[in-house]
Amino acid sequence: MGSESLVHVFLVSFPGQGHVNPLLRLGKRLASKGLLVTFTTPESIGKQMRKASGCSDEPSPVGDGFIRFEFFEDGWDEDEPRRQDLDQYLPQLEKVGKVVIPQMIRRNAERGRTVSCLINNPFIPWVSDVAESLGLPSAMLWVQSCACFAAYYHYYHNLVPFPSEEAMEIDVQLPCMPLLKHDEVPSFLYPTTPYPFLRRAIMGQYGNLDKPFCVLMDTFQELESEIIEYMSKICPIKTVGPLFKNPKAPNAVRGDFMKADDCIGWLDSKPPKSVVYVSFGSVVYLKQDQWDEIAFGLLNSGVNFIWVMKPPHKDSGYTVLTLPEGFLEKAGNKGKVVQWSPQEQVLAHPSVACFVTHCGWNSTMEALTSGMPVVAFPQWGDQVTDAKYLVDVFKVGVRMCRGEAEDKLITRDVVERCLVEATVGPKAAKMKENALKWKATAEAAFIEGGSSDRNLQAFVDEVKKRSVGMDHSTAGKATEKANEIEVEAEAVAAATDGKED
Ligand SMILES: O=c1ccn([C@@H]2O[C@H](COP(=O)(O)OP(=O)(O)O)[C@@H](O)[C@H]2O)c(=O)[nH]1
Ligand SMILES: O=C(/C=C/c1ccccc1)O[C@@H]1O[C@H](CO)[C@@H](O)[C@H](O)[C@H]1O
Repeated sequence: MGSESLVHVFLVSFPGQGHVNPLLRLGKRLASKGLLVTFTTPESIGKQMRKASGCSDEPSPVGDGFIRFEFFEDGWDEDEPRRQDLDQYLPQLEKVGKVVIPQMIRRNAERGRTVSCLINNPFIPWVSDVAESLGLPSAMLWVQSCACFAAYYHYYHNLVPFPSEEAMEIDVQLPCMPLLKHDEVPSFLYPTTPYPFLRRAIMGQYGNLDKPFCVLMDTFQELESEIIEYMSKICPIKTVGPLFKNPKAPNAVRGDFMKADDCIGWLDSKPPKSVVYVSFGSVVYLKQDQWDEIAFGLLNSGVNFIWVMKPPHKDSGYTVLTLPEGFLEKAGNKGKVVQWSPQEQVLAHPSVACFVTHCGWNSTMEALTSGMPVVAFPQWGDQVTDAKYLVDVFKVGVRMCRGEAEDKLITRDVVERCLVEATVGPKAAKMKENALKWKATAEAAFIEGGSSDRNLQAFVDEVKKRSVGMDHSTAGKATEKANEIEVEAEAVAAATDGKED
């Protein structure tokens, strides 16, 4: 069957690696169940994805369906530095996205690929408005834990007290969740967060929660059973994780922004469970003095290690981190420093003993699903909550720090102690045992007939059912709306021409 006769879903992603990965993984899952999937995000990232991962606008077969990429211009010059400032970039994306996404949908309909459903991830809540204005069904993929989803929900609706300027250090008790210390609450909710624009974006999603007919989540029933059950009574949640495992689709379609350095051959040369993998994800940058302490902690512990040292974006304002003098020589063949790693393969490698992680939700799910114990080094956002769960609830981790708000230098001795604790002795063995249990439970969730697979199938069936109702007149309505939006946008642009930068 050609791709054009398939039901078509249109995925719109916030341009961050931790958002593209889960949405693209969802896209591959949907494609493997027989849908045509178009994945879009701004061209500035599309350019990187094309170069690093070979993403193409031609449909690639995935299982019974297809996936293709179609990027959009965000209205700014190629090298616009304001893209690194989300306070400015998020409103720009919304302004442009509300015009260009309907245009893309109309063009697709004209080419015989009528869109039946729009799916977005958080930080770009206006996609639900676009869907509503076009009369299209929509869904949202929540890319963090259900625990964090619940925390934001209770904050948005003011259901329990959260840390505030008057009472900064209060603990937070949410239903069906362990007590969160003040610094274990997603840090975008602290009154002092340096990222208030991300709190606004997430709150925008909660303001729009009545629009998607389904909230998909990259978690699984058995991992967060009580809170999932609780929140499912309030929102139309479907857990579909871990999304990074896709039994039916090869890994060929990827969305990395940077090509991964090869380190698998090096890992092959190391004994089983002898390597510590260190990565702080795609966004977190530590300070130089902290970097130095980690470097000495790694050397002093004597472990083998792979350390991801990604270069900062030239407009990010971060200075390039350096390694202490003579570090690489001292580490010799015990250490490998890379700019970007093939993380899924690294976590699945038998030589890797543990993962020093910033606890982003993707890294958290990947670690749990790979049976990999962690050393938790959270910084902000959901990471501080994920660290709490990894250590105290899932019992697969040692805590190395409490987050950037604490503003505390973690010394080389603490680094060394945590590395030893996570790799040798009875505590390490117990954490590995627990991690392997989570791996087995995750596998049972995503294989055919498992809880996540059933939810995903039910979602696909619902999209197909709704698409049958979407006859030519509905598609025509979407086209008409897109035309109206375009005309309005042109009028606004003409009226404001020259008045804005
Ligand atoms: O060297 C690296 C570091 C990270 N990742 C991937 O980048 C994503 C990072 O997402 P996460 O939510 O963990 O953190 P974020 O980067 O969003 O802070 C995960 O899927 C990782 O597998 C990777 O492939 N190679
Ligand atoms: O991708 C981001 C945030 C990007 C950002 C923040 C501040 C300034 C510029 C860009 O967040 C990651 O999202 C993941 C999924 O929600 C989450 O699990 C990670 O912890 C975040 O780092």
